[in-house]
Amino acid sequence: MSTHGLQVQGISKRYGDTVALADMSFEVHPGELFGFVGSNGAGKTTTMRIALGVLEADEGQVLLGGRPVDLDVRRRIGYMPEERGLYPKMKVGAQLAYIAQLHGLSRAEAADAVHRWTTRLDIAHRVDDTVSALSLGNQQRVQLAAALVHDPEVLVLDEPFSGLDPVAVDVMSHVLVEKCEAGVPVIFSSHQLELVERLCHRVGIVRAGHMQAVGTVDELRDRGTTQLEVHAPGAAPGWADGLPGVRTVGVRDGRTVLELLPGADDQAVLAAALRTGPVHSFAVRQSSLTELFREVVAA
Ligand SMILES: Nc1ncnc2c1ncn2[C@@H]1O[C@H](COP(=O)(O)OP(=O)(O)OP(=O)(O)O)[C@@H](O)[C@H]1O
Repeated sequence: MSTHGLQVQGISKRYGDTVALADMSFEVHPGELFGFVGSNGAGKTTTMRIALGVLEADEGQVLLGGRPVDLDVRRRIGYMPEERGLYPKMKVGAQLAYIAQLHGLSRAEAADAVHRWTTRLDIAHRVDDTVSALSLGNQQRVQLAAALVHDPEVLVLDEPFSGLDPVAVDVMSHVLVEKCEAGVPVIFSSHQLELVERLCHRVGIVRAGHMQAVGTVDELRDRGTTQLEVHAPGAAPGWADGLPGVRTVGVRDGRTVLELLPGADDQAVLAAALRTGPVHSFAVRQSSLTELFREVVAA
């Protein structure tokens, strides 16, 4: 497991006439935190369910540690489903212990793991409550504990951050970072793109069931347009018109905002700006993941 991580290879899935996945491929390496993003209905949950082995692909395969996902491999995955899969009337502690034992832990190991994770996730004082008595955010902490109690070799989390308060977001983030630092491949889907940008080593942007762009946020930036903000007070409107690969987006606070296509020469822009008079500032504006996402899904 440790050398290969998770490999999704050309999976396709249809529901009747609906194409949920079309040749979806990517890898999550050991020790990597991978953010899985895409519009509603893009195919994230379907991919994760197939990776876990609860749903079958029409084509393609998913490997964990170089092995196809069978029952034995499935037991080594920590999964947090989007629809949340807890028994509402069962007590938190008993439920977690039950899940741990289902994954092969002894009763004593399960009790240890439940104590460790409920303490870590700050829900130890709720172990004797039923799940339904907990707030949604605390139910989510229980759900994360359920994904972790058997010390999985890979973590697959479907929207683990949705609906969490900022403190719970921090707790969840720390746990995921800790797991990936311990060498576990971690993949999670999210619509909270600032969080994905902050946490993840690499990001995959899914569009219509296909991996449209994948890489570090910097790599994704290199594929897209660059924005430049130029403060040249003496420049007349339209001063950058005609420069190859350059488009004027607008003027903001007296500064001209330009968009440069990949390969456009920023030094030619600077030279053109200097021909208009003094240049007080000339700065590249880095696109956020949210902006990159919009570019990719609109392409
Ligand atoms: N059981 C099902 N029956 C029919 N269509 C389905 C089923 N499950 C998913 N789909 C369709 O497959 C496509 C992918 O859905 P999926 O839930 O994987 O998207 P998602 O990226 O997780 O979306 P979201 O961000 O809204 O959770 C959608 O068009 C969806 O309607």
